[in-house]
This record gives sequence, C-alpha cells and structure tokens, in this order.
Amino acid sequence: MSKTVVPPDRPGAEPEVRIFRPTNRHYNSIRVDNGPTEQHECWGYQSCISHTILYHFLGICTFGVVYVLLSWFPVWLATVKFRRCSVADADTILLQDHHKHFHLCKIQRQVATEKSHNLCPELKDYSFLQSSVEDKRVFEKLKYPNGVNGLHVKENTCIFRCFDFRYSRYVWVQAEETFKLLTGMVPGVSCSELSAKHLGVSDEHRQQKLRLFGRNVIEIATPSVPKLLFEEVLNPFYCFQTFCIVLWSLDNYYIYATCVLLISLFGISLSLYETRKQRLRLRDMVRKSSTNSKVLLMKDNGDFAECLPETLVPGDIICIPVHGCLMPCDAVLIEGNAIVNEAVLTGESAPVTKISLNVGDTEKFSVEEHKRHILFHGTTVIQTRYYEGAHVRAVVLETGFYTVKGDLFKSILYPKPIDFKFHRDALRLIGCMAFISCCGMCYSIYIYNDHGEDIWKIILRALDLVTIVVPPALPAALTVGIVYSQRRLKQQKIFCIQPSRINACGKIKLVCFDKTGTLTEEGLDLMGVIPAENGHLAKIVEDVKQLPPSHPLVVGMATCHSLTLVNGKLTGDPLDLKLFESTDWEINEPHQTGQEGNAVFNSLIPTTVNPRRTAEEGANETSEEITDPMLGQIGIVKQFPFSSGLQRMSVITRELSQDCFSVFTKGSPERVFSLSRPDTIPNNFHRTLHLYAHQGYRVIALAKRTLEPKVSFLQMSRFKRDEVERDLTFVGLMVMRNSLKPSTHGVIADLNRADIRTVMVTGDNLLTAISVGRDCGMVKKEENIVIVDVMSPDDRMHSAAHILWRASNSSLSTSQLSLAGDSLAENSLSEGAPSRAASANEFLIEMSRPRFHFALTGRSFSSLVEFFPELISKILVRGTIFARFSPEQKTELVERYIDLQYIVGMVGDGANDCGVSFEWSRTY
Ligand SMILES: Nc1ncnc2c1ncn2[C@@H]1O[C@H](COP(=O)(O)OP(=O)(O)OP(=O)(O)O)[C@@H](O)[C@H]1O
Repeated sequence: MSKTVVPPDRPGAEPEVRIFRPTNRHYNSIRVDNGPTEQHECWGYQSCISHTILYHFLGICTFGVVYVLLSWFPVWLATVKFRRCSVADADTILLQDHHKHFHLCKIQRQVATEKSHNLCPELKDYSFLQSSVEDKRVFEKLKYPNGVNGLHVKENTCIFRCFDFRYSRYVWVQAEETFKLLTGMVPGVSCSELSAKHLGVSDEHRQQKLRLFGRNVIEIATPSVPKLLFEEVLNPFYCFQTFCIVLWSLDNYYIYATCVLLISLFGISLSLYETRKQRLRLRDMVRKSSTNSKVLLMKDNGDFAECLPETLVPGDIICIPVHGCLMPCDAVLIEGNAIVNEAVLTGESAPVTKISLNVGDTEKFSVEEHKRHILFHGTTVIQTRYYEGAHVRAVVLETGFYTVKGDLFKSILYPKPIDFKFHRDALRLIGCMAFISCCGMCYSIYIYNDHGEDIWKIILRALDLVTIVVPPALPAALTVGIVYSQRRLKQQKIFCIQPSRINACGKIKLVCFDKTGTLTEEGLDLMGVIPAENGHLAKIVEDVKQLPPSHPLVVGMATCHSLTLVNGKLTGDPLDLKLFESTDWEINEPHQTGQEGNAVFNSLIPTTVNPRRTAEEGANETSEEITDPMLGQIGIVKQFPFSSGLQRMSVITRELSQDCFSVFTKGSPERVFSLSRPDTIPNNFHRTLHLYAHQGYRVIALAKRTLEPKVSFLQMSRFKRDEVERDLTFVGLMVMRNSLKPSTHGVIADLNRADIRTVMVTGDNLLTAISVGRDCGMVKKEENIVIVDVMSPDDRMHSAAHILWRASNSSLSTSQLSLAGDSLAENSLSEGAPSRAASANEFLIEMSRPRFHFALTGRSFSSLVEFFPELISKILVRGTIFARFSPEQKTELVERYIDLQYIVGMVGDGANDCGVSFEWSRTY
C-alpha cells in the first residue's frame, strides 16, 4: 500500500490523503471471464517512441512487407510495436481468446459519472465499476487534464478503463485487478429484487448507463469493398501468388503468369462478392427483426414517457403494449403475462406463454432457469394479459449485443474455428514441400554457381523451384469450389451462413435426428383416451365426446394447455391443439370478446373454457343457467408452461361457480407416474403404456389434484411449481398417432447408402422411439436392438451401480444375449467388479457380430457417464436410439460423438434442439 497526498479541491481545504492498493506491476498475464465457461488471457502493452520508430523503420525498409507480415501475427506485432508492461498500466492488450487465437485491443478511457458523490447510490448495481472509478479517480484526473474522449474532465469526474472485443465490453475492476465482461444483469440479483422494482431509472443514471453499455442496437458493420479486398488480398496464399506472378513475369513466363493472375482475380472477386452479400444479408436480417417503434418507459417518479428503443438501458422499466410488439431488448416480466412468438430464436412458431416473476421468490435469477419470465429481443409479443388497471411491465435485462439475439449474431460473425484434420494435414504437406523446395533451392544454387551462371539467373531459378512445389492457384480453386457448391445448395433451398463449412460437411460421418416434427409429422392425431377407473386403465375411448364433460380427463384436456386466441384463431402447441379440439369445448379470452376491464377474479382476467352448448342444450337451459353465466365455466388462473427438460406442464384452474382450485398436470407418463400418489396409479399402467409405446404411439398422461378450499387467490398465485405438482391423482392416458413424414424413408436410405450413420435423439418414450427407428429404416428388420439400462447405486437395496442389458423384442433369443452361460436377466455389470467389467467388454464384442444397436434413455446415459465412463465410447459407436433425452443431454451426446472423432450433423426442428444446433454450429 502507498499513501498519496492529493492537492485540495478548494482553496483553504485540507489536502486529501488517499491510499492506493499496489497494482500488479509484474509482467504476468491475467485471465478474463467471458461468460460462465469461456476465459480469455491478456497481456499488457504500452506505446513507446523507440518501439514505434523501430516498427515503421522496418516497415519502410522492407517496402511494407513487415507491415503485412506483422498484421498476420499479433504476438510479433505487439512485441515490435509496443513495450511490455503490467495489465494495470497498459494502453493496449494482447488477448488470447478461448480458441487460442491472438488479438490486439486498444484500451479506452470512458467517463463514468459527472458527480462522484452520487456514484454509490446511483451505480450501486455496478459496484465493481465503483471500485475501479474510486481508486483511480484522482490519479486519472491528474493524468488527463484535457479531457477524455472529447468530454471535459470536470471536478470529481470519474474515469474507467475498458476495451471492446467482438461487440462486448470488458471493464477494468481495480479491486480485483482484472477486466470483467460487462453485463446488464447484475450478477447475483434475486428474483424478488427484480420483481420488487417499481420505479424506473433516473435520467442521469440512464445517461451514465448509456455511456457504459452503448446504444441498444445490434449493428453489424458491413466492411467496404476496399477493406474487404485488403483483408482478402492480405492473406498469405494470395501474397505468395503475387510473388509467383512477379517471378514468372521476370522470367518471361508472361502467358502462364497472366493465366494465374486472371484465375486469382476471378477467385478474389467471387469471394469478395459472396462475402459482402453474406454480410449485407445478415445486416438485413438483423434490421428486419429490430424495431424502431417508440417504447413506453417508466420514469423514476412513476410517470410514463415514450422513448426510442435505442436509448433503453439495463434496469429500465418498460410497458408492453396490450396488442403486442416486437421486443427491443431482453426484459423480465414483473407484472402481467404475455403470449410470445419466439420463432426468430427457436424456429418454433407455436406461441409461448410468458409469466411474471413470483413476488417473494428469493431464488437467484438466472436466464436459463427463468426463461419463462423473459421476453427476448427480436421475439414478437402477440398479446398480453394483465391485472385490471395495471400495465404489463418488464425490467430491461440486457440491451444490444448483450442480448440472446446479440449472442446469436456474434456466434454467426465469429464462429468457432474449424479444427479440421484435413487442414492440419494440408499445412503439414505444404511444410514438407517447402522443406523439399529449400533443399532443391540450395542444390540448384550450388549447381548454377558451379556452372558460373550470373547471380540474377541463380536467384530466379532457385525461387522458381519454390513456386513449382507449392501450387499457387490453390486458394482460387478452393474459393471457386465453395462458391459453386453454395449456389447448388441454394437451388435445393439450403442456405449456408458459413460457406467455409461446406467442405467440412462433405466429411459428415454421423447425423443425429430429432424425432417429433423431424422424422415424424409435426401434427399428431388423437387415437383415443384411456380413463383410469377404479385403479384400472379401462378400454380405449376413441371419441372423447363419449365421456361426460365433467370427466376429469375431459376437463384436463380442455384446461391443461397454453393455447391462446390470436386474431380469433386458436394457436399453440400442435399437441395441445389436437387434445383441446377433440373435447369440443370452447375457449374465451375476455379481451378477445370486448370485455376488457372485466375482472373475473377481482384482479386477474383469466382465460376460461366451457363445453360448447348445442342448440338443443341452449333451448333447454334452466333459468338458473341463464342467470348465472359462470356456471360450467372453468378459469385457467395460473400456468406452469411446458418444459422439455421437465417433460410436463401444469395449470391451476377454478370452476367459476365454485371456491376451490384444481391442478392439472399433463406430460410424459413416466413423469406423471412419479408425481402421482402410488395408490392412484392403475394396476395395468406399465402394461398399457408398453402396449401403445411399443407400437410407436405417443402416449401422454394426465393427473389432477384439488387444492384445499381454504387456499386463497393470493396464496395460489404465489405457489411454486414443485408445490403444486405433487400428490396428484392419476386420471388417464391420451394416445396419439405419430406417423412418419413421406420423405423420411428416402433420406435415411440415402444416408445409409452414403455410409453415414444415423442416430435418433428424442425427448419421447424409448419404446416409441425404437418403433419409429425401425419404421424409418434406421434399424433394419433383421437387426436387433439391445436396451441398455444403467442403474445407479441404491443405498436402500444395498446394490452397486450396474448395467442391465435387455432385448427390445422377443426375436432376440436369450442365447444371443447371453455370454459364457449368463442368462439375459443375470447379465449385469456391477461397478467396482473388474472381473465383471471384463465380461462386459466381451459382451459388447459379442454384440457386434450380428448387427446390434443400443438404445438407452437419458437417465441411463447420465448414470453411464457417472459410473461407467470407460464404456461410453463402446456404447455410443453402437448406439442408435437415445430417448427421453433433455435438451442439455442432446447437446452432451453430440459433444461426446465429436470427442470420438465423428463429424456430426444435427437435424432438429424445435426449441429443444436449439442448444445442440447452436452449440454445433459453434463447435463442430
Ligand atoms: N404440450 C405438451 N404438454 C405436456 N407434455 C408434453 C407436451 N409436449 C410433449 N410432452 C411430453 O414431454 C416429452 C418430451 O417432449 P420433447 O418436446 O422434449 O420431445 P418430443 O417432442 O417427445 O420429441 P423430440 O425430441 O423428438 O421432438 C414428450 O415425449 C411428451 O411425453
């Protein structure tokens, strides 16, 4: 620590003594967090006159060759042009990204606030900045008497250091002596803190934040043609080509040199044209999904004012219009609900219901876990639902490139470099050739010299050898090839956002398919419902209308969904739509029927459903029914939307003429089974599920719970998901037909012919997936499927982790599955038993003789990863059916295949495949 005496601000005032923490004066590097999983490394550099002179001297002396060479190698450029120093003192940093690529970034100094004494309360969200500013304030002021970035440095002005890298800003945190990625969302903020926000941000605070975060725009720079040309021409291959053309011209090979020149010019122009077109298309895409419409902003005094979307900053409170809007930022709903179309992010156009944050939820807020409360930038709000007289309000979380949409565009602009073996081998080959040409060069110099040739000829001949060994027209040929394939793909309506990956696609060895909506039709047909009666699943009822309207299965099908009326048309998840339509009930949304402002529950206006009345029923209505319009109407008062990971959705409903609330949960039979009271599970549940799933039907289960009459509306509105989804009463099953798409067979057959493995990874039931896998030709008739059940250790049963191998059909004889006399049932492998592990290996080898496929569920996959990591690769190379996989597991599976050196393609259609596709497009 060192004490510094700072001159007084006012005449007569005492000089201030400030204590500075020692900064890291060593030349070591620092690590910079770039999100939860990525880290950059930084080294500090400072401009210095001697280095600058050296740099320009070398550049001028070599006619610009040094400038060009150093622009390819940032580490050398930093060494030659700057002086090394600690990161705390640097004005330029050398940054190594998590792909191990180097970049040079200039450090900027920004003014944080004009009134430092207001800094603490105002910028309390950015306490890290505060420490940075506070420690440096006086020091910086003395250093920059003439102002920073055109802003006059007034008394008490604070300055912070930052650098921008790939549309993200990193801010220097003095207390931690590191740079931190700037995020709008305050790290560690709780849901209750966010939902308790009732007033907007002061104008002054907004100005400061605007300076910190920049304008709320996603502006993709389109480099000018000369800039692109410069970047394109300044690539080592084209420079080598120029060298060859000059050499051949000097050697009188005019025609050959002209030909290569023309080919190269053609290649460069074509690649320039395509690159620019690509950038322009991307820019237009961003613009199309952005909005310029004014936003209603809540001010710090509670008033509302209109503002331009580009001036929004994190922490602002905005009002979502009743009739929807295009979201200008990422914001979390704190009041009211919204129906959103997220197709721009997920590809799924079914409306998604977003609900406001629970007041009093002390949980830490996280984008992943609280997605259902977040309205994402670029998505369309179709409608809003609100408390009477209140606005639908949301707190801005992130703006501009910091939003999820911004992330998506950043990943397109800066894809993960492809580590392609082919590229590495090509470079090795060029290296070998260069070595051979060097040997040849030395030999020819020796021979020509021996023959007494003149020096000019010796140089020409020696260099000639290099140009012969390394083919100079290679880059032009590659460019033309890629552009041509891109055009052919476009004719097939296949658009490629990264043309350089086309070459890699030719090397795909395995394609993972999602099932529903990809291999099978998006729309499902309801085959029938199976109500549970007296602890038994009765016969299938094909027409739901045959059941009484008050039957819990019918009420559940009519209420447990997230359907909504958009312009009078019922829209939502196709599965929910089919189930609802089969009940012949109708749905009413108050603001759709012009009852805006009518509060059915005094505060919340819910969606209501009721059985459609036939003309005959209408005529026979009793006077009581006519006077009480609420009779028979059921309000959907709270929704827990469908989640792929949870495999279920729930609603809380109330019959308007009654007092108590009911819960309906609909989801995968396994999940509903685990949430239901055991005494309510029908005795033939497993048998019935097996029967239908085995034939490829999609089976959904429904369960119900009636909440106690004393539960008030307020208590109900505060219920968390796990508080209501328990102790359910099993109600019945819904069986749906899920037929293959007409093109599926052909595509799988084509891939099989091309010797590309096909794999299904789905969220659906294992038996349904196996059946679809057989139907589409992924598993041939004569081939067998072995189900791998990996059991976790069970303390109660005193059993270790073990694997059970089961045949999926009876055609697989026990002798085929048995090994060394073990019967199928006994063929289990226990953790920590080496002798058994060896037998498992043999077992797997045995399996591969006739063609076998493995099928496993997400739960078994997790246990396999945890308890038998050594078997993963063996199971994956034979694995074809992966069922009940959560979106995260789908991503993990693709990564595991990549680790096994497969080049993987992923075909999916919905939000639950987005993680994989997004990851894959970055990973490969
Ligand atoms: N709208 C819904 N309501 C309740 N449960 C559903 C709904 N949609 C699907 N499910 C259940 O959740 C499970 C997982 O769904 P998910 O969307 O992850 O995968 P999937 O649609 O079955 O298959 P795929 O991954 O091939 O698209 C489904 O198998 C089904 O049992």
